[in-house]
Amino acid sequence: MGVLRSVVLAGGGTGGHIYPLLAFADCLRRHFPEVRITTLGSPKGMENELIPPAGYDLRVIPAFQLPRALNLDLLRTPDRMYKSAHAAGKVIDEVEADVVVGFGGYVSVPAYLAAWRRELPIVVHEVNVPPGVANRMGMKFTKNIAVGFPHQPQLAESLRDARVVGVPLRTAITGLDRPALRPEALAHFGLRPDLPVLFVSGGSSGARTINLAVAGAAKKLSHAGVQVLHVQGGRNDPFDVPSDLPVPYVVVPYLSDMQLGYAAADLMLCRGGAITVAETTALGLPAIYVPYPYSNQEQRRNAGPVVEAGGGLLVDNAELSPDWVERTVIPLARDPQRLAAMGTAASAYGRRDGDEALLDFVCQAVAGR
Ligand SMILES: CC(=O)N[C@H]1[C@@H](OP(=O)(O)OP(=O)(O)OC[C@H]2O[C@@H](n3ccc(=O)[nH]c3=O)[C@H](O)[C@@H]2O)O[C@H](CO)[C@@H](O)[C@@H]1O
Repeated sequence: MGVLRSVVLAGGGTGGHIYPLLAFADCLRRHFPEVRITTLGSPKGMENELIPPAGYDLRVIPAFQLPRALNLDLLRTPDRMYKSAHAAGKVIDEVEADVVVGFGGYVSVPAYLAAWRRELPIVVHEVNVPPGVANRMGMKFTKNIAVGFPHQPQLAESLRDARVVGVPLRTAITGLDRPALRPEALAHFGLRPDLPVLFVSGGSSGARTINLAVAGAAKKLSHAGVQVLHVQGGRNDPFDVPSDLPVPYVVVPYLSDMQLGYAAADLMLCRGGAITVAETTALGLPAIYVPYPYSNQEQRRNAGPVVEAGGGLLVDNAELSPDWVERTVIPLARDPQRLAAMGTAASAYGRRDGDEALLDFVCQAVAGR
């Protein structure tokens, strides 16, 4: 592994782009304690809440929104894009970057453009199929494409030559021993050790359909002895849960210590965001996936292979209702043997070394420049 002196990481918008960036930054720091790490973000994305507290230098550059479809008009409507690329370039020059690694989100595009103009190595890390529009643009400037899951190169022409590296996950998650942390996690949330826990999360922004369906089944869950730990999601409206339930139903707005939720859980109900899928499988946590229906089917593709491998269930967003929760989730949550079998299958699909594998790939890209 060669030496890296200065690395620019670009990615923003939602947690799905930012957490892998942070996990990769931590890995870089472990291997190269002296490396200068600079991140590029946009003014309004979650990076502003997540990156500075993690101790990394965040440079905010002017935002511009890409159209969902990628076409050359982009290059002909340049004002805002050039302004952003110019700002990205100034940062790249100032920190004398060796390489730009992008994780997707609009803010990656100016970083890719500026790096390309300077003939700097670019690495694109993509976790979705089809790849997001920002990374599709990045792929026009580099052959160094890394993906999160083994099935992805077969599903998209642009990913055909991509290296499968997995998803960089935070060490709080890769280092998690769920049974060991479980007592502390249960106590933290005020949950009982003698009853199963359903952990509900709609991804980094939350999911209204999930919130309403599970909260609507609160009474049935509770009377069946299933406890609930429910993350409302940072950008979601509050919902009502009856206050006189016989077993705990705990609602939290957002979990910055997500590992505590995973440690408390026996079963998860979640969207199929790529990082969430990478985490549940790395941890061997059985999950019911409810893919977000409005984004290119990417979440269905993320969760599908795990479910085929036996690591969980998949339900359409339109089918998820309090009734469905009662009929399907309650019996599963009360069946430890089935949960254990699903957990083993999930675990066989998951991996915990995505950060190291991506670092290896980045070092090769820099060495081969
Ligand atoms: C609606 C949409 O377009 N979603 C996309 C978005 O999802 P989203 O931003 O929700 O990302 P993921 O589900 O992939 O990851 C969520 C991340 O947030 C963390 N977390 C979540 C809740 C919480 O309270 N605390 C916490 O730390 C999770 O542990 C995980 O690390 O980006 C993903 C990765 O590009 C895509 O696959 C998803 O399709």
